[in-house]
Amino acid sequence: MVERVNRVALIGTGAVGSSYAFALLNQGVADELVMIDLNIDKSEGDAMDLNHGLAFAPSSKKIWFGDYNDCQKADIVVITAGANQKPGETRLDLLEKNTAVFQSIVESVMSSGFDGIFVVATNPVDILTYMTREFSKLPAHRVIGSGTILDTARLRYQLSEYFDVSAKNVHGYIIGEHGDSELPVWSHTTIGGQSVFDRIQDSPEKYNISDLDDIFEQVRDAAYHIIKRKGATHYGIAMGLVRLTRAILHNENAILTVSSHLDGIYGVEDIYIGVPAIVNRSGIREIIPLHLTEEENRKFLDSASILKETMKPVLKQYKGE
Ligand SMILES: NC(=O)C1=CN([C@@H]2O[C@H](COP(=O)(O)OP(=O)(O)OC[C@H]3O[C@@H](n4cnc5c(N)ncnc54)[C@H](O)[C@@H]3O)[C@@H](O)[C@H]2O)C=CC1
Ligand SMILES: CC(=O)C(=O)O
Repeated sequence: MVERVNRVALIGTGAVGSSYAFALLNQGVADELVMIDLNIDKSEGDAMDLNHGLAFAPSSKKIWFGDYNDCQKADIVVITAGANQKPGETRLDLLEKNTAVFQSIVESVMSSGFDGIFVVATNPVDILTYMTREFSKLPAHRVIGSGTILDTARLRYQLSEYFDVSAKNVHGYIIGEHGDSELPVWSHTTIGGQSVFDRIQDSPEKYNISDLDDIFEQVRDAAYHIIKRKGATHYGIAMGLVRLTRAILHNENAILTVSSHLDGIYGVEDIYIGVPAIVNRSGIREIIPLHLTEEENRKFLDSASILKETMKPVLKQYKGE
């Protein structure tokens, strides 16, 4: 039997892309990684550097600097190319310039004959995931945005610190826009199976319900705090993208809060937004329809309408709508 070779094509080898490549290699998730970027020297240098770590990697891999022709045989194309936020900028401020970058990237990938799954991380990720589907014309379940995977991981970390338990035993989701209008789903948040509200109520001497607001604020504003200090965030998202890559390549049926195409579910039409979804080798197998409280539902709909409103100018420009 011929063994299947898993190939990932990475477009954009800046802070996020190169951290992703490093994490992918260290975790031994893909067999082949081709790196593509406008900045040839940086990308070529990264490929050389990473190859020198192959002897220490869990299994032997092939890594090279390539071009769009290499996307033809890729199982996944991960896009982390484009501008990032400067201090004070929101993710939505990046829309116009990054949509133009995406048109040329996605069209070049499709011209190679690519027939796999797109994973998008560039901001504003929900709208650029939508535009990737527009430019590629691939079925919606094969175009996935990193959505709120990072925000969900930040929530689990913050709660693990607060309750002094492993982040692995904290379950909860951030849903909505990957950005300022996202929201926590407290009604479905559990610590070792116990609802977060019960946990607080059981130990009033240690915990206070109002602390949840501060915890969420830390999560929502994390990118601003990090960008102010070091100019970019990249390790957390890189590890989140590797988690998503593994879910796809290893056909895991893993539940992750990815940016998924909603068409009626959650009461919204034709939008990409972060919700829990089952991810496997075919892409997004199924979206989980969480039963939200009235307040959570209102916040989710607000977040969806902010995305819809923000994307109107690009839809007009690129789709003539
Ligand atoms: N979804 C998420 O949770 C996160 C998303 N991001 C986003 O990821 C994106 C990348 O951020 P960084 O890596 O920090 O930026 P960066 O500036 O370090 O890297 C961007 C790379 O894209 C390349 N590039 C630009 N146009 C290109 C084109 N047409 N074709 C090929 N390559 C091109 C540049 O040469 C550069 O190497 C930003 O939009 C940022 O906001 C960052 C962190 C988290
Ligand atoms: C930059 C960004 O999107 C984040 O760190 O959440």
